[in-house]
Amino acid sequence: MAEVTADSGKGKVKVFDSEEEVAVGLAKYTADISNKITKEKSSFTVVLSGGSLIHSLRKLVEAPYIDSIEWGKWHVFWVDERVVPKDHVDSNYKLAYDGFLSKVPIPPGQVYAINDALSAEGAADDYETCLKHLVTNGVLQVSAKTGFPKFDLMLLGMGPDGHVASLFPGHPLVKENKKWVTFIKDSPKPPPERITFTFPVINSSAYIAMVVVGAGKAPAIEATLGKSPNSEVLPVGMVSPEDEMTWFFDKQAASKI
Ligand SMILES: O=C(O)[C@H](O)[C@@H](O)[C@H](O)[C@H](O)COP(=O)(O)O
Repeated sequence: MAEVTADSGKGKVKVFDSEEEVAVGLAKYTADISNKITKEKSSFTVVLSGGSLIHSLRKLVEAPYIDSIEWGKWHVFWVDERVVPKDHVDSNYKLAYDGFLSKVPIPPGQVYAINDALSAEGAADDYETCLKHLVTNGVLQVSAKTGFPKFDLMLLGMGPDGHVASLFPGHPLVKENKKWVTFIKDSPKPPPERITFTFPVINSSAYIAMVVVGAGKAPAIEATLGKSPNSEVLPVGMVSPEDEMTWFFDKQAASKI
């Protein structure tokens, strides 16, 4: 497998020959972090995005990775979710359940889907309250530096416009710095109503993997990690976790850096 790892100043950059190899690299990385954290703690808090990331996680539910992981300690969250019923084709929960969660023995009570009976605003408040309870009962830690929750690992994707979670370029939500979870009713990517973690929460996490494949995403990666980065910082360029950032690219996504 051809994998090149470099340090970009904005984190480790791993470039693979193909998406297939990205998926293998991501499985190895995720299993390694899971094993490191579950040796140290009784809970491992993992945040998923929607989109193509879930497909890229497919190797984690295959041998040898699936058998090496202490799934009973996993607690699973979403960095963003569309405000639709959980069985709707647009639901990030459904996407993750069908492609990943249904294949591994994570206790159902440790999978934190949104309350799909509520409005966008209500679902965001409800999710923030859920996170606060998990801080109180010790499942979720708080960053000593920021006071925001500190998730162990976020597995994120990026849109071709450089958005992450449901934080879109030029949208005021990018600047939200008080709430843990907020909502958007005018998302440029359909469907329009979503809830999303805010940047202070994203950036308080320990580890972030940013998984980006395909030529359509090369311009946003060039603008963020290229030799002369754009003066307009895209949301993806604002991602900066407390411990370690790792970028996973196929050759196409990395073709302009
Ligand atoms: O709910 C969502 O829309 C996602 O969570 C979103 O933030 C996604 O991760 C990016 O848009 C990348 O999606 P793709 O990898 O499918 O382009």
